Amino acid sequence: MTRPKVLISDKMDPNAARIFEERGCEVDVITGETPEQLKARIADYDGLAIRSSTKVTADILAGADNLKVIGRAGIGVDNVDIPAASSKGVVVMNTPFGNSITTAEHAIAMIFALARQIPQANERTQKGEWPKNDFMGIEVTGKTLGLIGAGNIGSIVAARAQGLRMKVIAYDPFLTPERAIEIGVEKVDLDTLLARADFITLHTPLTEETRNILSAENIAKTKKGVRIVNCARGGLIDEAALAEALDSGHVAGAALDVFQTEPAKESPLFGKPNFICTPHLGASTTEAQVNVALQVAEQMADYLVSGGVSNALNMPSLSAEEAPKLRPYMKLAENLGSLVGQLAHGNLTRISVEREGAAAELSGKPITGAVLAGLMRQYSDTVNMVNAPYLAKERGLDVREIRHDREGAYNTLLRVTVGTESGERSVAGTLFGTDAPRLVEIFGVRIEAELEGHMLYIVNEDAPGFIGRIGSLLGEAGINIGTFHLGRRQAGGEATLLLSVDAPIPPELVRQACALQGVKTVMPLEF
Ligand SMILES: NC(=O)c1ccc[n+]([C@@H]2O[C@H](COP(=O)([O-])OP(=O)(O)OC[C@H]3O[C@@H](n4cnc5c(N)ncnc54)[C@H](O)[C@@H]3O)[C@@H](O)[C@H]2O)c1
Ligand SMILES: O=C(O)[C@H](O)COP(=O)(O)O
Repeated sequence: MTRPKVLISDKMDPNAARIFEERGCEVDVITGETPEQLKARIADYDGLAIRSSTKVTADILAGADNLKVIGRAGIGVDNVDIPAASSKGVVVMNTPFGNSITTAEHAIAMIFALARQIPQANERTQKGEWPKNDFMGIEVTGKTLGLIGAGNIGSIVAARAQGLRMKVIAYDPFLTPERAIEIGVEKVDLDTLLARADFITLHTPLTEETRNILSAENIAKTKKGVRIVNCARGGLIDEAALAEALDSGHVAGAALDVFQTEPAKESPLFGKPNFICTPHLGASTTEAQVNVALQVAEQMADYLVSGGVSNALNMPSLSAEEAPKLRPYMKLAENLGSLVGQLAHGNLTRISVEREGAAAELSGKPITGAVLAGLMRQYSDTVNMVNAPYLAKERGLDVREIRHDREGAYNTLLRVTVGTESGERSVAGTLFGTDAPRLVEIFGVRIEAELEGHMLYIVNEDAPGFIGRIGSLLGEAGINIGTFHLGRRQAGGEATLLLSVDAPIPPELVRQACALQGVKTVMPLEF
């Protein structure tokens, strides 16, 4: 078996490369390349491990023909074009907790640095000035800290600030009242936070809602003498407006770890006496870097080697224990999707995937993803279970997942039903033993077959002599029949025939089969 190849394209703790190798991956560490160099190289790799420096754009992904997973050793994935990765079928995963404590500590360090002007005092002291009378600080005890965003990092900042005897208030529309009580913060609206906070610290991702959340207008609503910290994302603060507010003295101090444009080589904030900054160092501690490197390598290797999915942003999680149980179902699901896609005439408007028996105990999303991948493989060579749900959505397909508790005739069953212009059509399949996928029903007719290779589906009038005629036709064309499956609803009605054959059926032979007496449908199938 060829070993999956992984590229580490940002500076990362060496534990990442070690774990990849131990888990059976080949690994190259090539950092500091231009986008053009990465684009030229990326086609060779199954996995790409990054931090925030590598920008994974749609242009780079266009050439990433073997790429299966992008792993972010850290939290923010705004440097990855996730929609482009999804439509390419690439899983994007991050390590959502590995650097949270470290980043929260950086925010607290910034609060103290602002309160006591440590960087400025340090610089002038080392110049030999001994400026003892120029740096009157403030205590943080008893001050109000306003958190904008009270997720993982925000809540750790809250806990540390409470230890410093600060009063913590939080604006976060997704913070439940119960969680606010649990982390000991007062949930407030944004205007209240702006009006009351002595220190404001930002801990949200950059989204359309949070971009410029500290705009000129909102900065004007803050308490005079407020101090502002941003260790989350550049773009949350209007930097020009902040510079003006620092000049006017409305904002007493600001500390930024992140900038609208990074690397920040120039900024309206640079050089202001009440402004301090660090070059995106929030996650830069030995501990955090070991954590995220180990975690990203474990997660990516899990996916590449055993199909386990954790912390993915564009597909549901799947444990490494569940992945082997799901594998035979994925094959069955993909085959059923492919069968129904090949057989259904007209535009599909909806599809449902039902799970019954043992299948009902498994995660539905990967199974549905595999059905959709099988269904859409006719339209796209690059479709897989990751991008299939996105492609289905783009096509306006209504997708439903149904889980039945009932006991059926089979220990385990998947049923796929599509809605077409001519009504609903359904196919079903099971597993023989624990891992052999079998079709058991096709459009209401019971028929047992393995879906594999070249096949021929025929519906004909159930009358004597037909099997001989189709056998002769294939024999005369030199096409050997592998397996032969028959089903019917009732004697003398319609019969369904499913043959596996050793060679593709040419269009001419399909025409000849259609012309045979009693034939209603002939469809060559490929699996
Ligand atoms: N400086 C660094 O090196 C560094 C390191 C780690 C993380 N980060 C960044 O810190 C940020 C926070 O990380 P996290 O792990 O706490 O994320 P998280 O997802 O756990 O928390 C984000 C919080 O923001 C809240 N939120 C979302 N939209 C909001 C809005 N419009 N207004 C107010 N709150 C809103 C969410 O409800 C959530 O509680 C991320 O952007 C991450 O990339 C930076
Ligand atoms: O989102 C994150 O995890 C931080 O921004 C850390 O980024 P870095 O890995 O480039 O230090």
